[in-house]
Amino acid sequence: MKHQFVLVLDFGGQYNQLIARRVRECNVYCEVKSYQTPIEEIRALNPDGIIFTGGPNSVYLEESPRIGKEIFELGVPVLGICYGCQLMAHVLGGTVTSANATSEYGKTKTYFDKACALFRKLPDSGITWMSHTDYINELPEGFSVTAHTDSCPTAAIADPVRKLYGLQFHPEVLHTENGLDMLRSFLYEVCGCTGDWNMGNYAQTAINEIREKVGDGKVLLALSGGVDSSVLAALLSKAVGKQLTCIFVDHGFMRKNEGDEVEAAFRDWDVNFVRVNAADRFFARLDGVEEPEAKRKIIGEEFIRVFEAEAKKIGTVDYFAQGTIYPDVIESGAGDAAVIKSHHNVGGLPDYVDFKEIIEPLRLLFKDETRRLGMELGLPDYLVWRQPFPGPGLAIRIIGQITPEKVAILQDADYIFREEIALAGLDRDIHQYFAVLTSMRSVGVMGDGRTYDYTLALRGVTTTDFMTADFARIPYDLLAKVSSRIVNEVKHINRVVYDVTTKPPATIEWE
Ligand SMILES: Nc1ncnc2c1ncn2[C@@H]1O[C@H](COP(=O)(O)OP(=O)(O)OP(=O)(O)O)[C@@H](O)[C@H]1O
Ligand SMILES: O=c1[nH]c(=O)c2[nH+]cn([C@@H]3O[C@H](COP(=O)(O)O)[C@@H](O)[C@H]3O)c2[nH]1
Ligand SMILES: NC(=O)CC[C@H](N)C(=O)O
Ligand SMILES: [Mg+2]
Repeated sequence: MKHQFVLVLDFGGQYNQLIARRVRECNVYCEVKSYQTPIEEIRALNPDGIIFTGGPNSVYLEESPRIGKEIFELGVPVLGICYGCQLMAHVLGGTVTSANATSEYGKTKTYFDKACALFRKLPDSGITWMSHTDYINELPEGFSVTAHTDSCPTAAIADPVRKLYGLQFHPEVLHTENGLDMLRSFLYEVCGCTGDWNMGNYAQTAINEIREKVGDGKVLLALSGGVDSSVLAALLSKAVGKQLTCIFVDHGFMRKNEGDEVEAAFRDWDVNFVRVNAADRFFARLDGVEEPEAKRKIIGEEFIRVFEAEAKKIGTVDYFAQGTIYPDVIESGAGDAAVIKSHHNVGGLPDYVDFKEIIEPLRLLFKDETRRLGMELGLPDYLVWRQPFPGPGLAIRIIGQITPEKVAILQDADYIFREEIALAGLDRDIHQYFAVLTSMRSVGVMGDGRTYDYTLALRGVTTTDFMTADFARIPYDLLAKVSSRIVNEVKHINRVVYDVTTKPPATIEWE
């Protein structure tokens, strides 16, 4: 079945996938494509609506991303956001200028014209999220102003006859009160969408696409037992059945008992499952390596080499699948975004990979969307709601050099922390929690004697999308119990600290 479809054209903004995700939240199928997509291709896609994203540039500068006038002549409604709004005004004959007096960053009180389709259901004014210096100081013909703030006279514009709308603020971020309502009004009232898309459709569409691509070829899935790859295992097994082989790599940096637990969980599934014990080769390659990005790249490459070796045992395997989701992609520096860290499955992949194609059907989803898909596919709760565990495992939770001894220390300490969180019934409220071996040593006193041993850091965060996070307010008494148990039960740890930084400016993992 063909769904209604909204196209997001990407002008380099930070929140582009967030726009797509909000549209999908409104039950309208949506994809993001570059602003350079040729107009013939856009016409062929036959979208019900088009959204232009924000972007770091200024439309009046020669080198800024542009778009031809024809897009406004397709008869398809267009919503421009921030740079997208300015661009629409500029292309259609208005003027955009820069003025420090009108620059706005952050939460801004905004007054709405309730005659405008986007604001009809809203109060007269509300908070919106602004991030701009440029503003529209002359409107193109046919447009009128539909919102303003105390410093910006053109916070929203519209030409309802041509169904062209522009917002200077960002409706897609949660700081904009009623932002989702504005998007919904654009989709439902302006574009005429009816909300014919949901996770069930997504699963079915993905299954059909996978079948079509793979034919009777073989697929190898990198399966960690984590949420993303387990959801993908369910999806792929529905799509291609026994043409799928799941490979779980135990690289020696799993949590305590985890290798056996994953094996036990998947042995009972009706899929081909292989566990590879590869600790020796991972330890050998990481010997003496301290720098986090170097570690990540080595692990990313070693993973692939193990998968290639396993593929040879099966015969010709054309397709390699992994549970990459959107935050993995964006942090590894997708498009024009900065590299924060090379996730082993994206930026950490080696240049040469011995498979015809890598397939990543979850690449556009956020974590909570992946979980919804998992529920849709009937995955058991304990798999859908597992806390995420990074592919490189404890290797990026031991700062600097990794040794088998350090791994054992961290496994024991992390186990105690997780056990106590679960006993306190907090395992669903804290979205990710773990221990980090800092490799820093300090002086302590135990049994009247001096110790000089490792400091362990505990980290617990709350988040929905793992792109931003707050530190979890774990009760002091619980921290006291965990700390006391760890120092008493785990040799070589004499100090425990709790990490109280948010993301940003920190990240969730320490490396
Ligand atoms: N030990 C492993 N063995 C095989 N594949 C792995 C392993 N660790 C990670 N991968 C692959 O790398 C991908 C990305 O890892 P990531 O940790 O982000 O996802 P996940 O483990 O599936 O889910 P979660 O985020 O819940 O841990 C996985 O989806 C999987 O395809
Ligand atoms: O599979 C993965 N491979 C990686 O290389 C990787 N690095 C971070 N993470 C996980 O991503 C989320 C965000 O983590 P950061 O705030 O540390 O970037 C958190 O959930 C992290 O655990 C990874 N997952
Ligand atoms: N966030 C944006 O899209 C900013 C657009 C433009 N660079 C401005 O400062 O107004
Ligand atoms: Mg994982």
